[in-house]
Amino acid sequence: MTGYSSKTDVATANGKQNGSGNQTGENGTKPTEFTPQGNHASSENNIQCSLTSDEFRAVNLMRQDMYPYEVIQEIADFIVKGSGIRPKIGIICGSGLGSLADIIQNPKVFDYEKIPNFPVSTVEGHAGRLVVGTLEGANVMAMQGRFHFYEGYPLAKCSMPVRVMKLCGVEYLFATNAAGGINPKYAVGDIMLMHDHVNMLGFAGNSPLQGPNDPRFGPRFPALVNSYNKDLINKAIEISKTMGIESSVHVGVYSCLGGPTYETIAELKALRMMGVDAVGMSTVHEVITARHCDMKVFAFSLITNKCATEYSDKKDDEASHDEVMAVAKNRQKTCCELVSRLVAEIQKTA
Ligand SMILES: O=P(O)(O)O[C@H]1O[C@H](CO)[C@@H](O)[C@H]1O
Ligand SMILES: Nc1nc2[nH]cnc2c(=O)[nH]1
Repeated sequence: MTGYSSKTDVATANGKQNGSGNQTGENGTKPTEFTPQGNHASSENNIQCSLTSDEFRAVNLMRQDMYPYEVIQEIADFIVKGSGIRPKIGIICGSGLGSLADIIQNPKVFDYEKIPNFPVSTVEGHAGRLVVGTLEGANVMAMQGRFHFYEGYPLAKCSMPVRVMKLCGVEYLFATNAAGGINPKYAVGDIMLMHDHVNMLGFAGNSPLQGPNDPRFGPRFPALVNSYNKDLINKAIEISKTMGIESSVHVGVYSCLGGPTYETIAELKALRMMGVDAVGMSTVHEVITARHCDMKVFAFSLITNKCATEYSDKKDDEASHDEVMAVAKNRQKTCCELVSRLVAEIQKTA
């Protein structure tokens, strides 16, 4: 996809929206006609506007942030009918943690492209498949690939699949992610059980719940204290002891930034001062959406890199997605075991 669609976008891209240059039109921009097929070029402004009508529709679809209840219900029906399963537990696989879905038995796999009204995954390490089946005797569905704000999706769209899970029958959300460790006690490969979050995108006025509220999902003003289920955290701690990994398992606070850039040292210092232990670019909006519709939430971060909070010339301080993926691959067995055992615990008490 190339180019952009509106005259406002054109002006912004040329840095001329404030009246410099030869402009006309009500907002000080030179109206530029959109031609759906082929390239439109204005030599005067050196504008290239090359969206085909299919691309134009694709951009609009990507930006779509309203999913009426009935549309979510249709997607849920498609999955429940197609799999013959009503899942109780929903799992979101973090970057490089797609193998959490590979341990599902009798899997029925849906490529995101084949699910009506579903977005597509665009990030390496997020395969873009929904896997429905059983794990430790429990009916589960897992997203092998989540949607991030930086991909261009509005937050409501990023977390729309959580509502799909809800209408499929899911009661428990397991959200996993790869994250940078800010707490100096955390080492690469450690696991942080999330017990709270700092919603930086929320601080900036963005929320997956923005817009009209549908009370069939939940209340207009949901409370978020106790969002992370204490019982599940305690169970996970007990499980980590039986696995012999308790020294590398922590309980901490996660923060989601918009990405796709990793943080500056000054930002990391600020986050640490705010009590943040690990930072990523996901999960928080999914948790908000899940709590809004009263799902029980368990979430953990795999610490894939250590975040520097002091200036240095060390190249090691620079995070990279390759490193994130490599660490996730190394630790996927441990993460799978933790998830399986926690599912087994839930199933025991069902
Ligand atoms: O949060 P998940 O999807 O695990 O992925 C994390 O890793 C990617 C950056 O390496 C970002 O997408 C960040 O959010
Ligand atoms: N924002 C952010 N996301 C990550 N995902 C994995 N590591 C990181 C990190 O250091 N920062």
